[in-house]
Amino acid sequence: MASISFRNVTKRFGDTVAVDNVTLDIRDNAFFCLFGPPLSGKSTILKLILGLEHPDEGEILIDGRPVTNVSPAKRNVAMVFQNLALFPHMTALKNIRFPLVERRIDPQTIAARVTDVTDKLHIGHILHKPPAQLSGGERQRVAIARALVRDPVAYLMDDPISALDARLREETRVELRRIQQQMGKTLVYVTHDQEEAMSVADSMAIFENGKVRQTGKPEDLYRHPNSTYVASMLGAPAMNVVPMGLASGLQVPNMPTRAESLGVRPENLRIASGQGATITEVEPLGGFTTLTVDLQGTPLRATLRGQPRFSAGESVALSVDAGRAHFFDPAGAVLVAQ
Ligand SMILES: Nc1ncnc2c1ncn2[C@@H]1O[C@H](COP(=O)(O)OP(=O)(O)OP(=O)(O)O)[C@@H](O)[C@H]1O
Repeated sequence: MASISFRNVTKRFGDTVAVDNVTLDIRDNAFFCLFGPPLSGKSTILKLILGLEHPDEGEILIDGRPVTNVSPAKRNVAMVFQNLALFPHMTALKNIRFPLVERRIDPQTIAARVTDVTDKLHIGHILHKPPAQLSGGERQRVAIARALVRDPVAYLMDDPISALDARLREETRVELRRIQQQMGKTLVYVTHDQEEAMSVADSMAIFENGKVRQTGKPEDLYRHPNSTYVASMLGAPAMNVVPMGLASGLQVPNMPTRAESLGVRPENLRIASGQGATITEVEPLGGFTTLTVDLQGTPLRATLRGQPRFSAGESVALSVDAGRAHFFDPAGAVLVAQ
């Protein structure tokens, strides 16, 4: 069990500031997602926790104790790397047993732990195969099993299921969530997939260029983004952000005078018969429908439940659900959410 904290941590590689003055608190037993675009510093954060990299400035604490001078082995954190790093000449079973054999754990304990973990991951039937004979999803599970079989203070996973197809990713993330809860361990999980982060995380940090832009529970970040950047990172389709010059077409009361732009989630954009905007596209997606609406040359997205009877070319009036407009200043920082 472990909480993990970063205190003003900076890590540079030459001229690149990979991690820029990051302060983070990951509580014990959390499923914590690091989320952001490529090269925003997420993997470097994991390597700093693991002890493979060292901060240039600041301090990292595990369970409240600084780990600057603690070797990776003594930190006792288990990692699943993006490239899985399975040993090709060993069977799945030997790969999974490896961290325990290396630590000279007694064979009975090894057998019990391997059975426990392989049952949880439903891979008991493939243990005799080497990695080359496994599917991508199976290899992924073997790599995850090899991390879970240890008894570390925390697990770190670097985009562990990005190589899987959409359905398998969805299944695996649900399982990971379940297993993390069963194990009762802190899991720090890197992803660049907002849906994955939103669905599994207790708490998350959103990164941009090595900086943490906002941390919190996914639903809080979704409802109360502190900036257009965070707003745009969560939700699909993304939040509509329109310049205030167009806001009068959305019938929003009490607009702050300092606002530069107004943000509306697609599910909070109301569409009714009337004038002011034109529907340009209708995408029926089964349970809901996505509409694209042209507001004076600016395309806005709206999601509606079911299959509403709107068609392309139709004139409509737009409005925003009461209390669901966001206002941003010229720098993109939130002013107030209504
Ligand atoms: N060992 C290294 N040497 C030099 N530069 C590095 C090294 N590791 C990371 N970087 C740089 O630090 C920055 C952050 O990289 P990092 O891998 O942490 O980002 P990331 O958000 O995990 O990206 P991805 O989602 O693509 O894995 C990048 O600009 C990267 O090129």
